[in-house]
Amino acid sequence: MGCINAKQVGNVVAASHVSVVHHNSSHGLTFAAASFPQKQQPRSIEVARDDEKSSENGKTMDHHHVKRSSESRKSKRWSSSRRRSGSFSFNFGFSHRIVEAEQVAAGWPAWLCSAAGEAVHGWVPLQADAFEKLDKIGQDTYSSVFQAREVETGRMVALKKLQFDNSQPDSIRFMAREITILRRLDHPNIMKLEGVITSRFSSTVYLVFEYMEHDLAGLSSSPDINFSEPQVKCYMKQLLLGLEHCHSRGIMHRDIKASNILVNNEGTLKLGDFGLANILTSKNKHRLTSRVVTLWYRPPELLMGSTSYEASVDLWSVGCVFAELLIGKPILKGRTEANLYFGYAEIFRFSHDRYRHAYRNCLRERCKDIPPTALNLLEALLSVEPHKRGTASSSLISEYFYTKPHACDPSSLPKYLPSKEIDAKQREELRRKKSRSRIRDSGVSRRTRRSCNTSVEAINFGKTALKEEVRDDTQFATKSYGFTASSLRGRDGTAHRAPPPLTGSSSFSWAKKQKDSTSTLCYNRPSSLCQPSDAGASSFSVSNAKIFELKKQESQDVPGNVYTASEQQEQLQNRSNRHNKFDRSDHFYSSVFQAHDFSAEFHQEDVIAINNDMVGTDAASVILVNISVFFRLMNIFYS
Ligand SMILES: Nc1ncnc2c1ncn2[C@@H]1O[C@H](COP(=O)(O)OP(=O)(O)OP(=O)(O)O)[C@@H](O)[C@H]1O
Repeated sequence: MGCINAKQVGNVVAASHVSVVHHNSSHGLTFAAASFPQKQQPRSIEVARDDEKSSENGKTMDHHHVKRSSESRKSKRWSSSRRRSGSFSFNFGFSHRIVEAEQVAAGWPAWLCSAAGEAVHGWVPLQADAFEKLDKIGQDTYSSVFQAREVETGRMVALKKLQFDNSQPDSIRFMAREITILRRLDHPNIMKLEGVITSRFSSTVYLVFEYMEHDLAGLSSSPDINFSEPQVKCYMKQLLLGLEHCHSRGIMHRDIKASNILVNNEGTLKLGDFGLANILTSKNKHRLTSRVVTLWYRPPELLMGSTSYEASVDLWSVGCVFAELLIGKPILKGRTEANLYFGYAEIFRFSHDRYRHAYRNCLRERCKDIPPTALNLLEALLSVEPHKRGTASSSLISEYFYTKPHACDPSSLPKYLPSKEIDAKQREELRRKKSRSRIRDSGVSRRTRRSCNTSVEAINFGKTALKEEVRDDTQFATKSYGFTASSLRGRDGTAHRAPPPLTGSSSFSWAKKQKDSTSTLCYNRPSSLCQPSDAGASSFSVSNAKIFELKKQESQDVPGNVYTASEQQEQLQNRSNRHNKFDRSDHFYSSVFQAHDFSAEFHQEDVIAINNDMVGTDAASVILVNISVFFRLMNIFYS
């Protein structure tokens, strides 16, 4: 832990040459940053400017910063006194190099200070040996989450290990964006970032959070848990309050899903995982990436490739979570975009005339058991037109929250056994194993499985070819909706690499390396190896007819991270060249999907389901239906 005896430099109007002496006791290092030439305009990135706004608004960003030792308390005083004075050395054009030197003296690694020093400004790093790592409690697209015990206090925490390439400044800045955004937020229903673990010699960064026993994916998919109406209201209220806070700070979450909504044993709900979040500014308003939000929770406008959207994307995702809580399973499940079109088509029955907005919402007909006030809110949140979704604030004053039975008090919620998405995945994996062995016994051939995967690849027509997509996104210029020949072409299978190991050596002896997540799926092989489907009709990876079953089924799919096959392939391909394509304003997605192991996403029982569902259905007509739905959605958005 760094102890800094530093001059109160923050509120000093810089002279042209400044001498600052730092002493870092824990590392026995005395650092003198003397006579650095003063730069009047420090390098700044967008997030830094946003932080300034926050600071100007009098918001203290890190008053919950963990108190670890006397050293850290000193440092805290140091940092908070700087903020009290309303200063941010970046604001005053203080020498960036001096600030960088201060941060290195405080114990931050130089690569972090030079690329994204703004993110950790005023903080000192926590030390890895202050925590004892316990179990892995989350493993996802670009990070691992561990339960850990704080050695000094015995308190449980969650450590989120961020994956990035510390030789690439842009990659570091993306990673740092999550920290910056988390520091801007301060609300009981938002996961509070308590500190960051790293050291001057480390290439690894861990975020420290309060430990939460459950996430909503784990709870809602648990076969033993059925939420009552007051419970659902209680969770929804807390979720909307947290979201209202985010949006009031100009932050779009862009990955709201049940597994990112954490709940502790006191019944407090906190919105977590701001890895895809972004700050909406006038600059980036029309240049956002559409490849955010996990597929099941993704609003139609993003599916259509919109690069100009607003916080209403989060409202759609909240609607999906709401439905999940009400009906006990995700409302829009699909492993491909094509699947989702079907899901939308189920909700919004498109009429066959050519008038604008010629669709109607069929939720009401399909959710007869849901109370009318809940249905009204659900219908609003799941509006195809973003402006009809309202806001988090307007949802909070909807009739739903004012009709009986009212939301229960969080403290009165039942105490559940720890339940997380990872537990749900394990349950599901067990179920699948059993099911697979049943299938083996019944003699289903491997060939069927392969043919399914091939078809998924071919049917993923919703986006243009990889290169086009990356170029378009990098330039933020055009929207592309690809029914082009190239988009239908098979993948060549080249450049599929597993995520590289983290560069440099970690100072955390207990930190495990990421597992190689090279996909085992067909589309990671040369396309010539992908045999055409015998079944012909097996065009989808999952039963379309079952997407929208509203009653809880025994065989639930695991909620959580579902990205389309094309996206996952894209992310794997992007790995090698993403840094060239990087655009710091919004292209975090390019580093997001790589570590995701999606090999488990195709299973033989799905194939069986497909074969059953598709009996008597011509594959070509299925494609036509999808194309039709796609164009109807386009008509709504762009007419
Ligand atoms: N503070 C916490 N306490 C307990 N568990 C947590 C905490 N934060 C995260 N988790 C668990 O780890 C899982 C993954 O966390 P998180 O979403 O932050 O990582 P991620 O890699 O960005 O995931 P994803 O890609 O799915 O969004 C969560 O679903 C949750 O179960």
